[in-house]
Amino acid sequence: MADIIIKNAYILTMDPDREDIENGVVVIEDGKIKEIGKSTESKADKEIDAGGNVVMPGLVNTHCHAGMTLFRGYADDMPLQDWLENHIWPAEAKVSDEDIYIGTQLACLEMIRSGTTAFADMYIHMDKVAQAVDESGIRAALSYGMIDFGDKEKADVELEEGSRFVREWNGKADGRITTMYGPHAPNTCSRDFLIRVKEQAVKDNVRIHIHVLETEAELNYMKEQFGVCSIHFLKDIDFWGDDVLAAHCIWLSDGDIKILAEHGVNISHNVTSNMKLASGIAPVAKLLAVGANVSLGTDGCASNNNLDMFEEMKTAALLQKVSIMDPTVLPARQVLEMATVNGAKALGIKSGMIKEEYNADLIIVDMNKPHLTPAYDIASHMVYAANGRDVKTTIVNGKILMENYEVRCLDEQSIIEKMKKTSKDLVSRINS
Ligand SMILES: C[C@H]1O[C@@H](n2cnc3c(O)ncnc32)[C@H](O)[C@@H]1O
Ligand SMILES: [Zn+2]
Repeated sequence: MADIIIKNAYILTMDPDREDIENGVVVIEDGKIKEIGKSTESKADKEIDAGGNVVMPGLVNTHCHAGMTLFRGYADDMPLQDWLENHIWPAEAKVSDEDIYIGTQLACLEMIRSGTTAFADMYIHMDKVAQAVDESGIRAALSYGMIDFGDKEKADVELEEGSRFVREWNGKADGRITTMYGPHAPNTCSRDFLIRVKEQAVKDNVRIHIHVLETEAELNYMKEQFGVCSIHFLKDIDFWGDDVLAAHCIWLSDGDIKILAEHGVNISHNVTSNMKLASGIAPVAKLLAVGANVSLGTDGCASNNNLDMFEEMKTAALLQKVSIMDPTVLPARQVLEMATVNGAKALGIKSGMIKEEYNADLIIVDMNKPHLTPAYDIASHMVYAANGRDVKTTIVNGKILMENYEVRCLDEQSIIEKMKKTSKDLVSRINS
C-alpha cells in the first residue's frame, strides 16, 4: 500500500530524460516517489485529485538567512556595507534564541506556502533554526555563519561552534536536515581560518556555504590585501570544489567564471537581493554557458524582502535578458531547472525532479486563476505568470505540509501574532 497517490495531474517532471505528462499520476511511498506515469495499479491511504493542476518538484532556495524574517523591512534602501555594519549586525547582537526560533518558523511557513521544499541557510543561534526546521517538516542544509575578522581566538571559538553544529544536526529530522560549514565571506574571514574550515569540512564530509564577490568593495579589498580577487585567492588555498556553495558571485572576470565551472562550484544567484542592495548583476548567462551549476536563492528577508522563489525565477530571467540585451538568454525551462534540479544538486539532495526513487518533495500549483489563463506553455507560466500564492499543496519527504492552501504542520496565526510581538520587543531592545 502506497502512502499518497496524486491523480489527474499535469506533471512537470524537470527530468531531462522524461517529458511532461498530461493527466498523469504520482505514487508516493516512504518519503520517495515510487511511480509516475499515465495510470497506476497501486492503492494508497490517501488520494489527491490534482484536478488537472500542475505537479512539479518543490523549489530549492540555495541561499537564505531564514531568521532574518525578523528584520523584514527593518533597514531598506542602503548599500550592503552600511546595511550590514550599521544596522543588521548591531541588531543581530541583541537577538535571542527565541527570536531566531520564531523568525525561522515564520520563514518556514512562508516557504511552505510559496512552494519551497528545501533551503540552504547560514545564520546564528542555529540550534533554534534546526528546531524550527525539524518541527515544520521542510528540508534544509544548515550552517552556522562564522566570522573571525583575523582574530585567532575568535577563529577557534567560531570553528568549534560551527563543528559542534555540524556534528549534532547532520542527518537529523529523518534526514531532512543536513549540515554545512558557513564561513561568512573571504573579506570577513582570514586566510588561515578559511584553510582550517576547508580541512574540517573535508574531514567531516560536509559541504561549505560562503558569500563570494557580492560587492565591488570586496573585490577591491581582496586585490589590495592579497593582490588577487576572491576567486583566485580561494583557488590558491585549494578551497574550490563541488562541495562548495558560493552565494552571489557578482564581480567575476571571464577567468573567474572558468575557474568556478572547472572546479564544479555550486553558485547561488540572489538576484533580488543583489538588485535591492545595488550590489551588481551576476554574469549568470556566461556561467551557465560554460556549464557551471547555477541555482537560485532569495537571501534573507532584510534584503529581498520575501522568500518567494517564483518571484526570484522571474526576476532572474528578466534582469539577465535586459542586462545583456538578449531576450533569448535564460529561457523559462532553464530558469525552472535553476530553481529545482540545479538547486538540489547544490545541496546534495536527491530532489528537484519528479522521478522514481527521488525524494517526494513536490508541489501542486493551482492553475484555475485569471492570471494563469489561458495556458499554452506550462513552464512559461511557472516563471513569468505564477507567484508563490498560487501554490495549493506542498509535500516534503512524502508528508503533506500544506493541502488546499491549509498549512498543517505549523500554527500559522500563532506564529504571525508571536512575530508581531517579538518585533516590537526587539526594536525596544535595539534602541535601549
Ligand atoms: C550570516 C551572516 O550573514 C549576514 N548576511 C545576511 N545577508 C548578507 C549578505 O547579503 N551579504 C553578506 N552578509 C549577509 C547575516 O546578517 C549574518 O550576520
Ligand atoms: Zn547572504
